[in-house]
Amino acid sequence: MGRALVWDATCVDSLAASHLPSTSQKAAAAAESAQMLKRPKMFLLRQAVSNARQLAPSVRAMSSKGPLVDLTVDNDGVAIMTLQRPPVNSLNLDLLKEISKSLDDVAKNKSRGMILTSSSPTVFSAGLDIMEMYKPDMKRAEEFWTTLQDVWFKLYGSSFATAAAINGHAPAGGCLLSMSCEYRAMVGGKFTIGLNETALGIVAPKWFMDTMCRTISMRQAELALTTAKMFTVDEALKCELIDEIATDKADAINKCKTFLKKFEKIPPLARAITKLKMREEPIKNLQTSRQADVQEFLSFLKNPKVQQSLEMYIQALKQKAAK
Ligand SMILES: CCCCC/C=C\C/C=C\CC/C=C/CC(=O)SCCNC(=O)CCNC(=O)[C@H](O)C(C)(C)COP(=O)(O)OP(=O)(O)OC[C@H]1O[C@@H](n2cnc3c(N)ncnc32)[C@H](O)[C@@H]1OP(=O)(O)O
Repeated sequence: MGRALVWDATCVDSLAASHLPSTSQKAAAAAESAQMLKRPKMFLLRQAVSNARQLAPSVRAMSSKGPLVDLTVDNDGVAIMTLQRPPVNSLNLDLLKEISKSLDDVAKNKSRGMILTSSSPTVFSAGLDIMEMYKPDMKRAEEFWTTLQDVWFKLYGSSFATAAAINGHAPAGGCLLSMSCEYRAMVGGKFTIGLNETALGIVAPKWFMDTMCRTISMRQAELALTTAKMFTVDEALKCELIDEIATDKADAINKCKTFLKKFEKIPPLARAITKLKMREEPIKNLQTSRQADVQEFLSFLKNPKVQQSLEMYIQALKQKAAK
């Protein structure tokens, strides 16, 4: 209906003087070099489109409210992802699947950035749901771990900007989620944050450790990981596990928004590529060892000593909750 089918075509004169040396070495070399020359133009075009999208009216319909994750976009075009699996947002397979899907939605909708938070007034996330690891069905455990890996790839390696408004405790997997974001504002008070796996008789996977080593100093990370250190909010600020202390959840979200605003004048593609290059190494490491990591997790679950540790930990949690 009068629409151009081809909008940008280049006919290369492969016998032109400038192309003769390469064409005589390799068939179609002229076309290849013309294509290379076109790339910067396409890059700039894509960037212009992306910039235009970023400035488009900010209230967009996004994925419907899921029961375990609430995803909304505010008037500034910032996506707010709220974990809402009471009582403690422990990360079971269903919650991980919803987080994974929501991260896809944020990526598709080209939001200005995303803030991760929790609907609980006292817990950001209690980390992995221990019941997924205690006497598990192995098929489900495999899906569980693969989905957790997916969530980390999508969050740690997101091209959109991310921040965590940590409005409560963030042990283990909860700490991992927040460290996978680019910025952390945590509500002050009696909350704690850290990778406490060794206290449960388990070992944080290498990619959890890598994420921590790229957030706080290697020295602090080694001490924290081996001693199962749960940082108070003040301690977390001191060693830069968090970036700011907030007075309440609204303040934490505002602080995250202020951080995201810093990118308003930065071309999104340059920002995204820089972030991904900075994070490339741990991402590549897990990509190459992904299957081995799943197998390690599964064999770890089959270890009777690990199951015994988990059982004791669950008992202790239940006793504490009953008091
Ligand atoms: C040896 C060989 C090694 C080879 C290594 C190879 C591979 C590595 C493989 C695996 C690594 C696995 C990594 C795991 C990372 C994790 O995330 S493990 C989870 C760690 N999480 C925790 O330790 C947090 C435990 N919870 C708490 O500390 C507190 O609940 C809280 C978060 C501080 C909140 O306290 P609050 O007082 O508000 O709540 P309650 O404690 O009363 O809890 C309410 C309710 O919720 C249950 N619950 C709490 N946490 C979890 C959880 N993580 N999973 C499941 N259920 C949880 C709690 O039991 C209560 O239940 P109820 O009694 O039924 O009400």
